[in-house]
Amino acid sequence: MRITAIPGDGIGPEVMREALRVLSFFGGRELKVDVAHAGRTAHDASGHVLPEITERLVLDSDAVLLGAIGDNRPGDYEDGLRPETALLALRKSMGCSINLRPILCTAQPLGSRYGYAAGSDILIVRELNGCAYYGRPRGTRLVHAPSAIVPEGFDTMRYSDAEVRRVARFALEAARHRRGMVLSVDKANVLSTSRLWRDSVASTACEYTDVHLEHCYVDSASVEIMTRPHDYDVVLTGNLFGDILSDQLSMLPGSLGMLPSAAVGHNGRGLYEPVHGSAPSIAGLGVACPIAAILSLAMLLRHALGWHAEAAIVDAAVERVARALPEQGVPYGKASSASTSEVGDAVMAELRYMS
Ligand SMILES: NC(=O)C1=CN([C@@H]2O[C@H](COP(=O)(O)OP(=O)(O)OC[C@H]3O[C@@H](n4cnc5c(N)ncnc54)[C@H](O)[C@@H]3O)[C@@H](O)[C@H]2O)C=CC1
Ligand SMILES: CC(C)CC(=O)C(=O)O
Ligand SMILES: [Mg+2]
Repeated sequence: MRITAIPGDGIGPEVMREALRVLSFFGGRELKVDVAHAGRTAHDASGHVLPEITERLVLDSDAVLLGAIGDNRPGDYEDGLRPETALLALRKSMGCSINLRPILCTAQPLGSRYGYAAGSDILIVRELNGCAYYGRPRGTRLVHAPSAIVPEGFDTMRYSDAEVRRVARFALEAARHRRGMVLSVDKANVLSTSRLWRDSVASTACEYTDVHLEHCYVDSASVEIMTRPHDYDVVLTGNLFGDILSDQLSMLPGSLGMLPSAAVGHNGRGLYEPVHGSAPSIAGLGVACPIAAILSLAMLLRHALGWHAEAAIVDAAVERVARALPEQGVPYGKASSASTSEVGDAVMAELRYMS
């Protein structure tokens, strides 16, 4: 089995270090880990946000573990391609069209404001290879306004029936193994893409009479799920809405720094990464929460390697650590006032204790 680890930018390498420590706990097995670069870090070293060597390693591996990619400093990027385009390209080239973002609230969510969410368990199933993030044409251009020539930006939001059916089927299957409910989130009152989305989801669901399907507009869903998280099971949505909703719902367990994700492709290969980004303002301070990265590793162990027992141990170790974290004065994104390596040390100690 081969894993490619891409630490990336900002806090990416900091949280990756802790995830790889956890992986090394299960060392001594047939596992080869290559480290590769992408994003701003890769651009500064090689002139490309996605060097060819990284692409080759990724396509040769069974799974990819990624820290975060992105940078807010101005950069002289080739063809104007920002670091984030490396991540979009990786997701596309790996065929990772389905993004699983579990929002699992333990009995004691961090942050007392959202204590009511305790015990809720939502799985966001987000389409990942389409929508406005990939649609063409896109760009900026000069247009004639009444009294001047002015710049405008434009993107294309696009979904095909087949793309929607593929992710809908995945969500409906997932619901069968959970509590049997799917909420499909769109903006069908305004967008043509969403009207097609709703029709395609509804017609796919005809084959799943045992699953209860509801539809909701994204603006309303963002409030409904936050206020009644226990009423929801699988949340099915497109690329753009899923991106926004998952950051918002990270407040239910208490921190963006705790949310893992898995992007799965048709050939079983997957990209495992925290939901959060490179958090430039805290990069280098050693305060980033590594829990999302460690839980993403657990998803990799389970889904890519089939190491179910090991994944369960990592999940349990993290849960025990999260319960014990001090939560006073914790800012948005962070899980506690503990440092990155202190959280990593605590997870390693739990792993040793439980094994
Ligand atoms: N998958 C990826 O690689 C993603 C990359 N990005 C990129 O990351 C860069 C920063 O984007 P932002 O919008 O600021 O989102 P962000 O997720 O990096 O940060 C949002 C807020 O959460 C905090 N935060 C995030 N992760 C944290 C952690 N593990 N521990 C403690 N605090 C944490 C940050 O300090 C910030 O206050 C951008 O270049 C963006 O494009 C954004 C989201 C996903
Ligand atoms: C950085 C973007 C490419 C995507 C993003 O924010 C996400 O997938 O959560
Ligand atoms: Mg995002």
